[in-house]
Amino acid sequence: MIDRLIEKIEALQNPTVVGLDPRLNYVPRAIREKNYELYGKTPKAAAKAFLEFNKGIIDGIYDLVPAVKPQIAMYEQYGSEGIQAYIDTIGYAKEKGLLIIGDIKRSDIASTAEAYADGHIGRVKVEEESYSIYGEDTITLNPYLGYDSIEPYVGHCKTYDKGLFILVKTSNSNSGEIQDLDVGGEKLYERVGKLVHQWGQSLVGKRGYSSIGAVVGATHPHQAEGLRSIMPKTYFLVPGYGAQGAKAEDLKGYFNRDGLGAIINSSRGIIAAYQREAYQSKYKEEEFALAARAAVLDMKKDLQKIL
Ligand SMILES: O=C(O)c1cc(=O)[nH]c(=O)n1[C@@H]1O[C@H](COP(=O)(O)O)[C@@H](O)[C@H]1O
Repeated sequence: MIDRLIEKIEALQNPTVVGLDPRLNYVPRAIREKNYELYGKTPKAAAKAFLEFNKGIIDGIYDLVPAVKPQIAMYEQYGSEGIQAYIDTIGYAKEKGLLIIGDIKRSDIASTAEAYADGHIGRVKVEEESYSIYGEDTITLNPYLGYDSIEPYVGHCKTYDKGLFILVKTSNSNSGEIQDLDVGGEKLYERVGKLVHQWGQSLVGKRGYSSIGAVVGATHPHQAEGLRSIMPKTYFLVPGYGAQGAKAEDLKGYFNRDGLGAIINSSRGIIAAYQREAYQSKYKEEEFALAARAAVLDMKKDLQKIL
């Protein structure tokens, strides 16, 4: 998987990931109203509105970025229709050639992890038939339960050419409460980083990077620099640019000298760009996809300053 990601990053000269984290207040009024008329003010209407909104965003950005990252919580909260919108969003993005990072942050004992792995990055069996259900290329996982909880996914990565991004140092303000604890002279997140690096050794691709990557928040540049040296060939998924305050200048230490090693996510900053002051005067609400495109191009330019 990692080689496919790197190939796309290089072809587009862009390490940006667009986070598809829709909320009703980001969806333009016309799309909301249309779906309320069809389905009432129901979870189904919200889910249908999300799908229509996402398709517009994807049309606006698919030729500029290597991947999108739908966050499953935004969809799941609306029940089965929401989940269907998640699945349909993935299907549409894949048709447009985008790689999919399913932000599902799962964690459970091995027998349960197998079910998650089958559903998201493998195949589910019904008697002699088997089906791909969600079809993400890579997913996010929480490592708190240890390697036996991760192993089922690693097997699927090998079988189905998929990848993982495992939480190492998260972007939120309380991340240090547990992740920065001292564990025998090092921080817990450093220990986890070493483990993720080790777990990735069996999935190293042609370019020397592993399909098992790490989530390292953009809001911790100092810690990221340390992690970069502990795990030089682990790809970082870096959320926190834009809406959470991180800037391009903070991100230099996340990349390797080859200009690879990190993909930077922005969700609200792109999909709701038409509501941002910088774009409001140039784009009307119905031009939300053009505003998202402009925000991606601006982010690309911003990141090129440090690459
Ligand atoms: O795994 C993630 O993607 C993630 C990890 C982390 O440490 N911090 C973090 O913000 N995220 C996700 O990244 C996205 C950030 O969204 P914005 O702040 O709107 O760009 C959300 O989908 C979060 O769930």
